[in-house]
Amino acid sequence: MTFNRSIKIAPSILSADFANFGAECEAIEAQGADWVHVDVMDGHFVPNITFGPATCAAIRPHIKGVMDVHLMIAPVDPYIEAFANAGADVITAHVEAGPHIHRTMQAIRGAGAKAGVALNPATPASAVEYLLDMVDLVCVMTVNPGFGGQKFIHSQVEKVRQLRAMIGDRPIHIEIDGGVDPTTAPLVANAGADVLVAGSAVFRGGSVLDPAPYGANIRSIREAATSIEV
Ligand SMILES: O=C(CO)[C@@H](O)[C@H](O)COP(=O)(O)O
Ligand SMILES: [Fe+2]
Repeated sequence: MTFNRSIKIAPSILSADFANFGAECEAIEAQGADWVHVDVMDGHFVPNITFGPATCAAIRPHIKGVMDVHLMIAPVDPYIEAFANAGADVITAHVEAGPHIHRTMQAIRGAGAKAGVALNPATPASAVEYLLDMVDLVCVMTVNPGFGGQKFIHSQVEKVRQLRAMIGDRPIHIEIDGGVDPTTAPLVANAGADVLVAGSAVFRGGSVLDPAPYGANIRSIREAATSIEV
């Protein structure tokens, strides 16, 4: 995985057909997805449960590009190696998930994956100030984590702007997660984000049997993010 600051669309399979993950991953990549975003939830750090490393390993052969694993679990450190072994390219852990996020980032890179750090909406940008020499991605949650289909929290746009200024020229992606659609994508792209996660706004209207709407949805988010000055 090389660093490239152009806009990347990362559909979240939280909005896919859970009985058909392999085919769904293939369909979204064929329809123009840049990364595949995989939401892991434990029913403890967030009030919802999804799946673990075994499911990630099972879908890995169905993803040609980047598998972007978002861990909404606490504790996180005991599971990093398992997700790296499952084939995650990027592993993102939450600042709020434990007291030793610096060690967590070291462990992710040590396991051979790119290190991502996520911030809940109430967590300030300054929480990652002393991590910038050891992360590859900062994920700004624009909803409270746990569920797809929630409303974008507009106060987070300013946080994205602050992070972009803090990051400067470092090769660090700013990822936006939650409520991304063609109306919110330009706000965060103009503030400095380059990876846009979208679940409901990508999967809406399509299926593995009729995947064309996935492509149209991805294109409208990308076009909105790249062509509109706000
Ligand atoms: O991590 C999460 C939710 O906790 C996300 O990745 C969601 O899956 C995004 O879904 P939409 O808001 O785009 O529907
Ligand atoms: Fe996510």
